[in-house]
Amino acid sequence: MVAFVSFPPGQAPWTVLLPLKNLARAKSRLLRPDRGRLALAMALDTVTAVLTTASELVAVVMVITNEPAVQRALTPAVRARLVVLPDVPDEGLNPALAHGATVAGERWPGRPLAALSADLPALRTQELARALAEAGRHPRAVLADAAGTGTVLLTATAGAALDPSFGPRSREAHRRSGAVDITGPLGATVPGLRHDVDTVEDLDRARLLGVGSATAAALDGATPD
Ligand SMILES: Nc1nc2c(ncn2[C@@H]2O[C@H](COP(=O)(O)OP(=O)(O)OP(=O)(O)O)[C@@H](O)[C@H]2O)c(=O)[nH]1
Ligand SMILES: C=C(OP(=O)(O)O)C(=O)O
Repeated sequence: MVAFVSFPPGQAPWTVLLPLKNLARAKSRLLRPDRGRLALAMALDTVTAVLTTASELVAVVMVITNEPAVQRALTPAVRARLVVLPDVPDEGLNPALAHGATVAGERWPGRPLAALSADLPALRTQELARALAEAGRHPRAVLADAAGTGTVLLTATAGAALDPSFGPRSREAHRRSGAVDITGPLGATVPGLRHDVDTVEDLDRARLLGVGSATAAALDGATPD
């Protein structure tokens, strides 16, 4: 079920695309035995932060995944407020996002699109709001991860194609394909948004920033390393 909200004319609330890999394959660089459980917990915290973002900014949240545990992990209240789209291509992150962008464009034409990593356990609602406000000023925009080479947020407005090129050095790839780099103006003000978690070191840094309740619970329940 999708929650439809009406917005004043002239406002352009976002469709947020959140890709999530199958948990058995997810977070291969996170060298912990519980990495699948953590990947799901981090995705739940990312979803919670996105759903808490003011409804004048985010209209639709679409999780693109083939992972069956996602449906089970979402409470009915949360499930009612987002769309889970099967990752039909099942060919990797960029095809999953391109598929999500196509479906979102058909279902909700004219809405700006934001592709966000689902491994942002320290994401704060206000950070996403700030980033979307800045991104909305450009046809396409990219926000770099904390390392400075990757991408945590890629956006497309005004009918522009999302054209995702995630992967190694994706910040540069997105800039080369015309996305405006909004990392400069925002940079230091959105640390949780920029801290995607791939490794145990990333996880430690996210914990210092403060992770959401699902990730905190998963870590609390974990056997010490
Ligand atoms: N739907 C979907 N999402 C993906 C796919 N590959 C990666 N993602 C998601 O894209 C986001 C960024 O992915 P990566 O940082 O590369 O994470 P990962 O693939 O889980 O981790 P590694 O195995 O370490 O590369 C995360 O939210 C992933 O769950 C895919 O093939 N399909
Ligand atoms: C997929 C990306 O990141 P990661 O380093 O998290 O795999 C990316 O930054 O494009």
